[in-house]
Amino acid sequence: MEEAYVAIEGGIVLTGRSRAPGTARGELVFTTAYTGYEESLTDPSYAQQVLTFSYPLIGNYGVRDERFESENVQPSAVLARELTDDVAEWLTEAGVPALDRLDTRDVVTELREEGAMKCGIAAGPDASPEAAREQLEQCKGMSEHVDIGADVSVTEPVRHEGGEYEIALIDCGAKGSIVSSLLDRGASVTVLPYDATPDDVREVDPDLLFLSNGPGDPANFEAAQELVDTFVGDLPIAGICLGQQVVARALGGSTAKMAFGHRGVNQPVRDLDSDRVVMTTQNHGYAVTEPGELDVTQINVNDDTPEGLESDELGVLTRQYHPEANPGPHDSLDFFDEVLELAGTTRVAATAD
Ligand SMILES: NC(=O)CC[C@H](N)C(=O)O
Repeated sequence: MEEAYVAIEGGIVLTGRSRAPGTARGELVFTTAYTGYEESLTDPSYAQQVLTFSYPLIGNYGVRDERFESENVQPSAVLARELTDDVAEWLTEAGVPALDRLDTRDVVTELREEGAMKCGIAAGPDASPEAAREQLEQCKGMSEHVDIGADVSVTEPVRHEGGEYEIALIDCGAKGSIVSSLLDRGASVTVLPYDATPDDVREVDPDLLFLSNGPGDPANFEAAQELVDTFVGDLPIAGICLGQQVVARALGGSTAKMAFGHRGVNQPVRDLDSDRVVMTTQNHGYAVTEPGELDVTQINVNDDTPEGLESDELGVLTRQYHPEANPGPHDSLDFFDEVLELAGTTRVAATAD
């Protein structure tokens, strides 16, 4: 058996079995999702992170590219109790190191007690604990990846022809399901780079500006914040996850890093108006701490963090969780109906002029 090593801040080095060779580093995180590994592993929000699956068996229904949320495997490395050969082969081909036969309960307990940590990985024939430690030494903190958007965003506009409503989607690392959820409901979507300028948005002449999910610290997405600042009040604005964080920051709010984040497919969220609780998919390590000009309309049942922000007056609607699911429950898909309704208000206003 080829050994593999995970060096964690604080001096711990864990030993496992190499399932895909190589060295890597990143922020060590865990997801409690018990299904949807194909979607999680291709979610660009995981860039620069080492993803630990707390569910013990990963890969038991194969690897199908129609489930992928982007073209690449996005975490810098993968840890699990047991990975099937299918998944190990996929990660080997993708050049993403992977380890199994780890007690992932120890990893999760350590993260829950100590908070987010950096780690270094070495797997395969040349692996050694020293090589893992060297990776750890070179590992940057999440917020130090100041241009992380460049690693995950389109570089040119990409148009998806659909129905009558025009949506400009700022790609900070967008999951494919966000685009398809909008197209399915009768929108045309133009995906713009994470650093798009106000003129790039004007060229699309959208009915709504949509800020996507994405990796890293929302404070590093300054161009996207400027778009919100420029268009708020003139165009309706929607956002998911990093999108919510960017919108809140642009409108006088603030964000902060959480202890170890929310990652899973059964995070309970309460809607404050209806008092209804839904199960949601989540994947975030930062949270909105002050909503600025927006109202908090939904909160996390476990820790009261803001899950939905809205302003009728400004035409803003955001979610911290992932209504598009993939993986996870479909309980919140109606968010996209509300987004389309909001886009429709631009048309009504234009007709009335
Ligand atoms: N899924 C996301 O958009 C994640 C947002 C942000 N990178 C965070 O960790 O909080």
